[in-house]
Amino acid sequence: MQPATLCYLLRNERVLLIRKKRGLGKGKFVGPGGKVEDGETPIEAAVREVEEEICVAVNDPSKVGEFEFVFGDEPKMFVHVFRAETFSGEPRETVEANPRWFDFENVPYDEMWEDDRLWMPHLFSGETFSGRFRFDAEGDELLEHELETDIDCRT
Ligand SMILES: Nc1nc2c([nH]c(=O)n2[C@H]2C[C@H](O)[C@@H](COP(=O)(O)OP(=O)(O)OP(=O)(O)O)O2)c(=O)[nH]1
Repeated sequence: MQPATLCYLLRNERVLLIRKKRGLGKGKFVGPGGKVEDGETPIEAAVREVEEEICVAVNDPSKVGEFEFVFGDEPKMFVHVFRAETFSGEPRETVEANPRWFDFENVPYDEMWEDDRLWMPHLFSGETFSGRFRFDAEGDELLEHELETDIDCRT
């Protein structure tokens, strides 16, 4: 399965999301992230993607979750999820992403992947989690899900 990352920047009860301008999930609000490249660890990939997508340098992201996404019968992505409270630089728009802060209570779930509303509250409350999400073949509709919290996230 393709390894990938998501990295959520959190500050003052707000989360930084990007409007994704290209790639899988184009047009949706997601966390900064992307595929893990050959020779990279997931944490290195998470830091690189935040820098590339919104020009922010993240210090010490901590891993908080893991997701398996299946589209139809095809395992699609294995995603390592990180959170970061310390980072430097103002988020900037790039060719890949348009960044925006949201209060935890005002996250635009209607413009996000369907699974996000199931697990983001656990991210906000500081829990760890692991999920398996099966979408239809096009990735439009969530058909099945399993979600566990309080998992061991040591890498
Ligand atoms: N929040 C959220 N993110 C998801 C879901 N499914 C899914 O693949 N993602 C994320 C994981 C990855 O960060 C990204 C998919 O990677 P991608 O192939 O689009 O990455 P990218 O456009 O940055 O491409 P690249 O630069 O790595 O080549 O989407 C989901 O259901 N919810």
